[in-house]
Amino acid sequence: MISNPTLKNYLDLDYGKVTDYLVNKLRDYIRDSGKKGGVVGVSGGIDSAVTATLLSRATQNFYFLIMPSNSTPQQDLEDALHLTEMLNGKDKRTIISIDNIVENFSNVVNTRDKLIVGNIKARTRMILLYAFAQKMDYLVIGTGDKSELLLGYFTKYGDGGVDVLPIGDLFKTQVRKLGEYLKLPSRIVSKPSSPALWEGQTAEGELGVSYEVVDPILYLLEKGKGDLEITSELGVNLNLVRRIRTMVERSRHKRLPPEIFKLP
Ligand SMILES: Nc1ncnc2c1ncn2[C@@H]1O[C@H](COP(=O)(O)OP(=O)(O)OC[C@H]2O[C@@H]([n+]3cccc(C(=O)O)c3)[C@H](O)[C@@H]2O)[C@@H](O)[C@H]1O
Ligand SMILES: Nc1ncnc2c1ncn2[C@@H]1O[C@H](COP(=O)(O)OP(=O)(O)OP(=O)(O)O)[C@@H](O)[C@H]1O
Ligand SMILES: [Mg+2]
Repeated sequence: MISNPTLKNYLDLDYGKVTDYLVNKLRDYIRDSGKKGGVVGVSGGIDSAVTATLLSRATQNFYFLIMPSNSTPQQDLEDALHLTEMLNGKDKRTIISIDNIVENFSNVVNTRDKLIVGNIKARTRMILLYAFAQKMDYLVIGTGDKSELLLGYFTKYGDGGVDVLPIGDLFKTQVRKLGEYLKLPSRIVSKPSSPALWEGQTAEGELGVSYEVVDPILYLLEKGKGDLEITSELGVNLNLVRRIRTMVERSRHKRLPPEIFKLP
């Protein structure tokens, strides 16, 4: 938890204003792109629930893909179905089991490695989103939040392969608050984040730290503060701050287009 009261302010956004801003910005972005609407993958998790809600407010031309795999909890599938119905998207959604496609890829690669297969799942979803988007003349609307983007906690060209990131400047803890403000089902708002790329995976388990702790560290790192300063301001372990800084630095390549080797 954030012990320093001066830091609490960064979380205390006016979520009404944030909603209006993001909805208008998304509407403008789609219009300026010359595309007709947007498609988003809905997992049953908070990021896609918030993004889908914003999209449905920005335009009537929205489409949802629900793409369960063998590691998708049944509850997530039910939550995704419920959410898309809540957003009047019953006729604007397709449910695709990705297991056959993933199985084919994995067989060709001859691997059962859970990380490799997990990343194949994320990239399979990206391919399907782009195919549907192109068929409909829509954009692919990304769901990445600021915490995941800074930590590199996403699959490069998988869930990271999108056209625009409407909630990409909101930390995970803020996305949850926005979800609460938007009155999303409490089961989605309170659900622990998980990529669900393999059974039992949770984001905080894999990262080894909670978003309640990581977000303020990321916030101060972005403000240019040093490791010792962050440690004393937040009362957290120095090694943790160093580890988070390293994660941010090492994942820089995921946030940038591939480097082009300019000829001298
Ligand atoms: N310096 C560098 N310059 C350019 N490219 C570099 C590079 N270092 C690695 N790479 C490339 O990046 C690849 C590694 O990145 P990547 O393929 O993404 O794989 P990686 O980062 O190893 O795995 C993805 C991570 O994101 C998590 N994830 C995935 C999907 C969704 C979510 C979620 O929150 O829902 C989370 C997943 O659980 C896992 O921990 C390397 O194999 C290499 O090709
Ligand atoms: N079963 C699925 N069906 C459709 N899209 C999915 C599915 N699983 C993942 N995705 C897409 O990949 C994105 C990244 O997954 P991620 O787990 O980070 O987001 P989330 O589930 O929306 O929220 P959280 O990070 O809190 O779990 C999702 O937001 C969604 O767009
Ligand atoms: Mg998830």
